[in-house]
Amino acid sequence: MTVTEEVTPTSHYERIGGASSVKAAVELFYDKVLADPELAGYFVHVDMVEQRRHLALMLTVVLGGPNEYAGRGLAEAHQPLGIPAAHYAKVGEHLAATLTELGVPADIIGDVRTVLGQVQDQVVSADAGAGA
Ligand code: HEM
Repeated sequence: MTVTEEVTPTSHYERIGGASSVKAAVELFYDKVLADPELAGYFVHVDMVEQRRHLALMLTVVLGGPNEYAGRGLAEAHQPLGIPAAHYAKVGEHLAATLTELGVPADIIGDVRTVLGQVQDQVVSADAGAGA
């Protein structure tokens, strides 16, 4: 083992099994988000491939995996959608429930919640009101 390997913490993304585990989580997360009548509407005009891509990118980013996404920034992509804080929180709960169901360790889920808190201001619309 090299010094680098000793001091470089394994990312959550690697700990849960990398891309194949993220793919499995995406399937479950996708079902939950689209089955939620308050959230499904955001994705009506987004095609299936793009929806899954969105969820995979979102999961990878919050799990500290490689950020291979080279598109628009989070704020640019989400501010026009007018997402209120309440809807953001619901997506976060679906994500936490997905990871719990898949047996992801609690410390990882705790860190996912922390990241969700950190990027909230970029995704939630400043003018979406208190969020109903
Ligand atoms: C941490 C939270 C989130 C992350 C990291 C994230 C990430 C992303 C990324 C990378 C894209 C692609 C942007 C592009 O292709 O230009 C995207 C698009 C999108 N996101 Fe999110 N997202 C998050 C939360 C949400 C929430 C809470 C909703 C809805 C309630 C949402 C709905 C959408 C929709 C509808 C699009 C497509 C927008 C379009 O094509 O114009 N996202 N998101």
